[in-house]
Amino acid sequence: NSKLRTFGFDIVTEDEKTVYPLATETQKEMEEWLLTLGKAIGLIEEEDTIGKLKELSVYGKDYPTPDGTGIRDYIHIIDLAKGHVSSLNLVDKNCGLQIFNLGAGRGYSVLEVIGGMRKASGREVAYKVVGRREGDVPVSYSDASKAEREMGWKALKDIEEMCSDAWRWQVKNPQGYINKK
Ligand SMILES: O=c1ccn([C@@H]2O[C@H](COP(=O)(O)OP(=O)(O)O[C@H]3O[C@H](CO)[C@@H](O)[C@H](O)[C@H]3O)[C@@H](O)[C@H]2O)c(=O)[nH]1
Repeated sequence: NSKLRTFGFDIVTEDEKTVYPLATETQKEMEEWLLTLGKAIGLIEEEDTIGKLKELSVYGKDYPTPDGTGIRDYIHIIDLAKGHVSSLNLVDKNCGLQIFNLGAGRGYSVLEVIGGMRKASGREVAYKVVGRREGDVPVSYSDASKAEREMGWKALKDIEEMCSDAWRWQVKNPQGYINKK
């Protein structure tokens, strides 16, 4: 899709056997991807992220949502991993091509996530409301009922646990994924 691939390129493995297409809709998104990718493969040094940012930018508080900020379907990484295991069990039963949404099935606003992180860290989370980010939709959450019906999978962990586990991981790994001595 040429529209989707406005900003895109292919990542080819060393043996040139596998090609991963990487595409985004905006240049900003592409820059974020490249930064993440660069850090993951060790090309770019991961910075100590705790305490570096003066404040978080909240992208818009004038959306048609209860507190005016964007709503997204956040999911705990453990729930997501279990969802993948459930899907592999289904593959073992020769289920053919199946598509499942793996999500909490509900949304949390940006301010709810900030509140969750404040509670988890015991610190104030400084933020400033700025303009809307181009391309953002007000609300996005999944209908994961098919996964529950057909794989018996359901996201169990709430925002409190997502934030406390994310915070603990961040404190233990201030350099991100790269394990420096
Ligand atoms: O510094 C920030 C970062 C994000 N947000 C808001 O937080 C929410 C979540 O943002 P983000 O984590 O960027 O997720 P999405 O907007 O849901 O987009 C991600 O998830 C989509 C669905 O998987 C993908 O299409 C996108 O590429 C990917 O960036 C949105 O309301 C943003 O406006 C802020 O207010 N400040």
